[in-house]
Amino acid sequence: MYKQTCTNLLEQPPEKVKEWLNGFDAVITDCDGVLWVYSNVIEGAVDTMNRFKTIGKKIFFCTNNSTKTRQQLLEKSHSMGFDITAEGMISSAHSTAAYLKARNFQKKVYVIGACGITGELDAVGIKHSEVGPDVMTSTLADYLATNFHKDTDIGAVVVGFDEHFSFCKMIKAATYLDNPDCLFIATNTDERFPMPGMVIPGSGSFVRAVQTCAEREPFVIGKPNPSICEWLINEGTIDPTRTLMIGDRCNTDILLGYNCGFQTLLVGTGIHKLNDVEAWKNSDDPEQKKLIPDVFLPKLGDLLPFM
Ligand SMILES: C[C@H](OP(=O)(O)O)C(=O)O
Ligand SMILES: [Mg+2]
Repeated sequence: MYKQTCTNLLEQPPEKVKEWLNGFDAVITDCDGVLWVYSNVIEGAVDTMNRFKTIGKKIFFCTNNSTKTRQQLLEKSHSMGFDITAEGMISSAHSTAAYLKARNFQKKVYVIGACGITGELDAVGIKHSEVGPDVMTSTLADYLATNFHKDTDIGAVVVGFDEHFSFCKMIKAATYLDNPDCLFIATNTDERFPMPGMVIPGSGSFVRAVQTCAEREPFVIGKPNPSICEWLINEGTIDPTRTLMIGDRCNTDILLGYNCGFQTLLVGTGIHKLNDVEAWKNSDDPEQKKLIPDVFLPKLGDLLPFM
């Protein structure tokens, strides 16, 4: 049976919240929209995550953000005061490089993305195209004649967040993907970034654009694909039934929790809100029921008084 309820923890008596806090031994938290929004840490997030660690819970950060390497994400986290180790940091760029390494990928990657992806590919010795602007400066015919020399060593196209996304990059990606042997990998498909007051397109906007003209589906590395953190279960590091997944986006974070059998907490500091949950509760679509979190809080720091 699919979930039909979502409990707002702030409406529960303190003893119920404390009982809930004792119901898990590991916490996997999303980053953008839960811990921070861009470079702005969210109030109470540092103290809450560090308190989880102090009271003996295993903590992991799991971000779909592919713009940074795992080391850069660690530096960002430490600069904000989070007590997180390299082993606890899971990212879509690092997981993408690990996926290709595990397949013994020997060719070159055409990258639509940022230095997070190319940095992680460098770390495992996988060749790649350079990132940055690639724009049409004259006619299409001129561009194709002077700027697109098909690289026969390309064996994969990886698409992540790319602030320099362009028509030219779509041409190159789709042309490489016209070869069915060329891998099509997406770091993640988040539709937009959590940014109050404006819409910042996320990786998903670029992946769907390439997918459309390539007429192919990508393999998605990031949440909600369970493989980004299933290794924690397979290694016996976490018990899924006693693991809490915290997120701000239900079609990635909460759905990952559903896919892995985790408990789930939605916080209201990012993409999805309680009114979205109400709509899914009223829907007849079983797929939307998977997006309903177990519990909700306006922000992660609301847990502090109970810890
Ligand atoms: C927003 C998302 O990051 P996350 O919320 O997974 O940390 C992304 O960078 O597309
Ligand atoms: Mg998020």
